[in-house]
Amino acid sequence: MNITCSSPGKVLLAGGYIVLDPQYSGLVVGLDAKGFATTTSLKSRQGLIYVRSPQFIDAEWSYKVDWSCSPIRVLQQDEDEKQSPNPFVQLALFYVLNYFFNSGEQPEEWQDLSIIIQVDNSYYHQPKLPEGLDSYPKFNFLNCKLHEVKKTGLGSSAAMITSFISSLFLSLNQICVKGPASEPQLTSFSKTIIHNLSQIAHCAAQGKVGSGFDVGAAVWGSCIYRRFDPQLIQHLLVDPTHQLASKSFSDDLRQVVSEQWSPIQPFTLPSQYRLLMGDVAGGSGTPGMVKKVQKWKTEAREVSDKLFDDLYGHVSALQELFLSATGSSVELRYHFQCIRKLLQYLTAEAKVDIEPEAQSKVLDQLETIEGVIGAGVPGAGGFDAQFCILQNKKHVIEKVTDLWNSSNIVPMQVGPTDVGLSVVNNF
Ligand SMILES: Nc1ncnc2c1ncn2[C@@H]1O[C@H](COP(=O)(O)OP(=O)(O)OP(=O)(O)O)[C@@H](O)[C@H]1O
Ligand SMILES: C[C@@](O)(CCOP(=O)(O)O)CC(=O)O
Repeated sequence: MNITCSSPGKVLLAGGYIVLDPQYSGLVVGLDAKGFATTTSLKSRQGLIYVRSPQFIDAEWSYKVDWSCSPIRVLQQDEDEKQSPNPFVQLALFYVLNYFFNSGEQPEEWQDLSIIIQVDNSYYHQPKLPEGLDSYPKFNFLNCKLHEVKKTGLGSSAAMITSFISSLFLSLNQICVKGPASEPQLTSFSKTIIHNLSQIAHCAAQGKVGSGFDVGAAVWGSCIYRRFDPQLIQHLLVDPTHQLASKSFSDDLRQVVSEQWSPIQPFTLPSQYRLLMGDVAGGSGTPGMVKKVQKWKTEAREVSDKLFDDLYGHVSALQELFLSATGSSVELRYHFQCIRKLLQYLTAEAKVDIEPEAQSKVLDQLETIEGVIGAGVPGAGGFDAQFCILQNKKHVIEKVTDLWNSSNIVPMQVGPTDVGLSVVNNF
């Protein structure tokens, strides 16, 4: 058996920071830069799982399943001590195995597994193109270790963990469900379970519960995303280095992940518009920025509540216009501009570089280009990227990319996709 799944990347066009509060939602666009995972069953039955990321040096991990513990344990095998731990992979295995199996003995249907992770080139800053090549090979080998790669902020861990969990989930489904092997398929129910397992594994691996919009995009693609209640999963977040002892863990896990946690509304970016992403390559520290904004929010409750409500007024107006696909470019422009002004105000009040001056300078010029609908810093903002929504016309696209090139901003080879988590046939 051999099953490949793919997940899109993400850009939070509007709703950064407020989307951390479930009373607000964010406007998320799924991107056609994808993460892929392929699970293959092996003939051996030693309770072993081998994971590889061939784009990187030393990116191989082996695990041994300890069925006797409750919850079941996934132990990294590390004879030559060359493998640095990968909590995102290890916890993905932990949660999916504890969803499918109860502790005790190795299931008679168990087959050892090999899982390969591959991620599109757009997620990583690529080295200089070798002479004679006009494009990189797919899943270009980066000749560095995983932790050394420079990322472009498209949500690689969310796309990786979601495609990984989905490929593993569908494979175990096939192994466990007796009878003739059926074509793996993602039903609405299985997507919900995979989404929830991916959110829990991602939060446990990150050691924090963000809004989860990146995993939301990895499953649903472009959507109006509303955060789930973090209290739902707190008791299920485990530390991979500490063995939890709980007889009811698997039952608790199955019960929590079998529910729809929050309303998610998929949408399609109207075809008359184009989304362009510019790589500023400055990087930004999202967790630190979030902490500073949340500190300001507690210290300036009245001002911040009004600011967040005003922001959400424009974000939800944009959501309605995109959902109904009826919005005029004048209305869209107005709301995008208001969101920028409010983010500039938040930048000044919270003293966090959400829209730094260097970014504002270019964004202001973008907004003067005939045909540009909206521009801004996505997600937490900072120095790593810009987005631009524009009319899907060649001369407008050229004007935007010319301005970015002249401002040392690299137009990214990435665009919106409506397709979320998928099974990839003939990969
Ligand atoms: N291709 C991969 N193969 C295996 N593990 C990966 C891969 N990409 C990410 N991970 C795991 O996820 C962890 C966090 O990854 P990363 O820092 O790229 O997340 P991120 O915040 O989603 O990045 P970005 O949004 O900038 O793409 C890594 O340290 C690694 O453990
Ligand atoms: C600031 C925040 O709202 C968005 C972060 O987006 P990004 O990681 O900068 O793409 C944090 C979150 O939603 O988890």
